[in-house]
Formats: sequence, C-alpha cells, structure tokens
Amino acid sequence: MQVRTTACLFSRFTRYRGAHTLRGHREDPRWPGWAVVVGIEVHAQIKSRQKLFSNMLTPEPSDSPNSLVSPYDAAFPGTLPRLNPKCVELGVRTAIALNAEVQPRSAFDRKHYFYSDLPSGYQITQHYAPIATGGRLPLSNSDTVVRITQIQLEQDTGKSTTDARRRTTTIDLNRAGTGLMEIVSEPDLRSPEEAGDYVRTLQALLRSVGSSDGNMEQGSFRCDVNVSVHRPGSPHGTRCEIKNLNSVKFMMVAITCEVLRQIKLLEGGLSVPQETRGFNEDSAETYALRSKEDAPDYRYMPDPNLPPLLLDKAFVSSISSRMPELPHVTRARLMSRGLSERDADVLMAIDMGREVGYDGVLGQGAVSYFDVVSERRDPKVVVNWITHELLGQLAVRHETFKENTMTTEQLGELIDLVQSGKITGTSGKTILRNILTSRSHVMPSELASELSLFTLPENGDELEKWCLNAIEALPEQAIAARKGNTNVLNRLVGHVMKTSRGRADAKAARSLLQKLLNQPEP
Ligand SMILES: Nc1ncnc2c1ncn2[C@@H]1O[C@H](COP(=O)(O)OP(=O)(O)OP(=O)(O)O)[C@@H](O)[C@H]1O
Ligand SMILES: [Mg+2]
Ligand SMILES: [Mg+2]
Repeated sequence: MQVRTTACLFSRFTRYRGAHTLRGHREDPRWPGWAVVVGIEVHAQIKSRQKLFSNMLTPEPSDSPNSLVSPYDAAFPGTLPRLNPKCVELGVRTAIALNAEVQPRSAFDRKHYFYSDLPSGYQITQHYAPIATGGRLPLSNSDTVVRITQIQLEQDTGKSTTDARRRTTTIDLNRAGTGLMEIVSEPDLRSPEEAGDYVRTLQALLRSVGSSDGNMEQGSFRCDVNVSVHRPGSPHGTRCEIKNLNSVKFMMVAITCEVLRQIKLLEGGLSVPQETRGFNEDSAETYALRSKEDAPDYRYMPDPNLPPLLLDKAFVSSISSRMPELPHVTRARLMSRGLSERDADVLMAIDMGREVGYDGVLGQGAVSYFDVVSERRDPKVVVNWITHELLGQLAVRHETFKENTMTTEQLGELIDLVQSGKITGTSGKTILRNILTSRSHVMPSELASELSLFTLPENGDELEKWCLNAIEALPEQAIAARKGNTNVLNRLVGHVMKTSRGRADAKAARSLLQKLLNQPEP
C-alpha cells in the first residue's frame, strides 16, 4: 500500500514537473558519458489579418517591399499604438492549447536596441508580465511532456538585406510591427530528435488552432535553440543560444554540431562561454555571434502608451468554448476508430499544411472528409480508399487534396458499390480516376452503368466467355495450370481482367478458370 501511494505521488509529481526533471539519464551512443539539455524560444507570427498595434495588413512573402507600412509601423512622430484584439484572441487560443494559465493582467514593455530595421529604436514586448505562463506540451512521438515557461506577445522588426558586393543594405518595413508570440520552453529536451519533435508538435498545434502558419522556411516560425551539455548527475552546463535556423532538419543538425563542439571544449579542459551563435548550413558548424559580455543592455521599461491588458474569466472561457479539436485528441479519436497510427498521421498531415500549398485548418480538410465518408461505413475501408486510391491518384496528377473535386457522396457511394460486390475493386478505381479526370459530379452508379462496369450476375455469361478466351489465348499456360501451377493460373486471371477491362471479379474468374481447366478435355 505504501509503495503504491509513493508510486502514485511520484507519477503525479513527474507529470506536474515535466517528465525530465526526474527522468533517468539514457546514454546516447553519439556522446557517451554526456547528457544534453535543450530549451527552445519560438517566435511564431500571429495569423491575424492586421498587425499588432496598427491597422495595416499583415504582409505575405509575395508582397512588394515597403508596400504595407503605416506611419506607426515606420515610427512617425505622433503616432500611437492600438492593440489589435484579434492578436490577443489568438494568443489566448495558443495559451489554452498549451494548457497555460492566461494572466488576468499582463503588460507591454519597451526593449531598446538600435538597428536599421527597427525604426522606433525599441521593440514592444511583454518582458515583465506575459499574457500566459506555465503550460505544457506532450510530444507526439514520445511520452515526454515539455513545460512551457511563458507566452508573450511582441512586435516583429523589419527585414534588412545586405549586399556585400555593393556595400549597401536595403530595408523592407513590411514585417515591422506584425504580431509575434514568443513561446519559451523550459530546458526539458534531451536530444536533437526530441527538439525536432517539440518543434513539429508545436507547429501542428498552432496550425490546428489557427494562431500561426508555423512555417519555418518562410520565417513565420523562428526558433532560437539553447544547448548545453553536462555529466549525468551534475548540474546543467552553460548554454549557448543558436539563432536563425530555418528548418527543423537544420535545427537538429545544428544541435548535434553544437553538442559535439561543447564536449570537445570540456574534454580539452576548457569551459563553454555563454554565447549567441549562428549556424552555417554548408560547413555544418555553429559560429560565435556575440558573447554574454557583449549582450546589449535592453533598458526594459513599461510602455507608457499602452495600458495594462486586462482579460476577465468570461473572455477566456468564451474562447475556450470555441476551441477546435486539438491534434492529440483528433489522433486518439481516429485511432480509437481502428485507424493505424500511420493512416491517422497521413490524414492529419494534410490538414496541418504539410501538404505543399495547402493551408488547411484541422477539421476542415482530410480529417473531416474522412469523418463524413466513414460516418456509416467501415473506417478502415474508407481510410484505405482515401490514402491509397484518392491521394494516390491526386499525387499522380500533381494535385493537392485542396484541389480534389470528388465529393464525400461520390466516394461514399463508390465504396458501397465495391463493398456490396456490385462492381469490382478494379472498376471502382477506374470510376475514381474517371471522376477525377472529368471533375464531374456524376454519381459512381451512373458511371458504372454507362461504362457497363456492373459485375455478376449481369455479366455471368461474359465471365465464362472471358475465361475460355484466356485459355485459348494462353495454351501453354493453360496446360501448366491444369497440372496445378498456381503462378501460371494468375497469368490467366490477369488475361481475364485485361479483356474484361477490370469488370470481372478476380476471385470468381479464378474459380471458374479452375473449374474449366479441370473439366476433361473435349
Ligand atoms: N542550461 C541550459 N541548457 C539549455 N537550455 C537552457 C538552459 N538554461 C535555460 N535554457 C533555456 O534557455 C531559454 C532562455 O530563454 P529566455 O527567453 O528566458 O531568455 P534569454 O535567451 O536570455 O533572452 P532573450 O529572449 O533575449 O533571448 C529557455 O528556453 C530555457 O529553457
Ligand atoms: Mg527569449
Ligand atoms: Mg534567448
């Protein structure tokens, strides 16, 4: 009894504190005798129509430079910030999705530094009182739960591009003033792979609640990765922060390189100085950007133009009640309906924008398509038709799921026709291809009769004709099959399928062929 109570307490404690604080060290063969610690600061662009403090539109990467800049974004004297409520709502949605505590009172501060893409000379952020604190994110591919320190709202800067040859820097202020959420994790990650899993899980979560596109390549989701190493059992080592990583893959490579660099220093009797570092993708090396001593003094101060942000319980619960299904819930629901992990992932990946060019929201794309078709049908059969046939054919056509014209009614009826044996699987695929090519909304049953694809009993006599035809066309194979060679029998079945253009039922053809072959020769 005593033991059980302790175990119970222990598991609750680990869950509350995050799995890592009490998790035993698992040796990594890449760095025996060392333990790795990673904490990530994510800057995710808020998917609001307008910027954080001005009514200028949030730019797309395709917008021409300096085309979406209000006088406020360019820091004209006399302009004042006005907080965009949509950004607050999306910040709160993110906080709820991360199980964080939305603060009834948060505030905005100025972080000062001087750089050409920051016209006001300061960035407005939430340094002292963030909008939410203390969340948790269970990773998709393991039992690890990563604690979230805080979520803060802040402005993005403009973009400067330096042309070394011409010795000029061009400034694009489109991005200046767009809303960001800085999501800071506790140092709970233990390997490059876990860091990758964290970023992917977070991207999926933000996309599912519609608060960010989460696109690392396009810069709407930027990660600063803090890495340190220590001997198991000793306190955490000194961290270095790696900036400007633009894909999950390179982030994982950068962490690996940084771990090996720090170990080399420590094993050589040196120490790791706290630094901000960059990553060179070509040489696969991190390099020093600035040391802790060079870190600027940001002279944080409360922004006198912005009152504190007060959020009452009713506001938060009204957002809470309108939250969409979160990815881990969708996943569990799909799997409880008998889908494999892989099938669930394929459907969810489409909705969460991993399909190129598809900016979907979970629950409005492939998952809901599946939900509708499988409402009164076998979920496993339905998912097979979607993932293998429909997605397969779309891929052949270089089309995305968004471009799919086949309705849920069409696919539903098609599956019913095949399942009830009225048409064969092969005919079903022909009809599916036909519907995708013609982009028509004609129902599969109409097409089946138009193309005379209905199977037995309508074409019972035909089946015999096709089988006799096959035996006649392949006499040598017929002799071998008669002697019991089943491989050769398959060739004959194939011939029947070909001449019948897939209308014959392969099983029926096989048994009829066997019957015909075993009859005494005339
Ligand atoms: N020993 C450590 N090893 C690895 N990561 C660490 C370690 N200690 C802290 N971290 C991580 O470093 C990050 C610190 O981020 P935080 O935003 O608090 O401060 P900062 O990096 O000093 O400031 P800034 O926001 O200006 O970059 C967190 O994600 C935290 O988990
Ligand atoms: Mg930070
Ligand atoms: Mg940092």
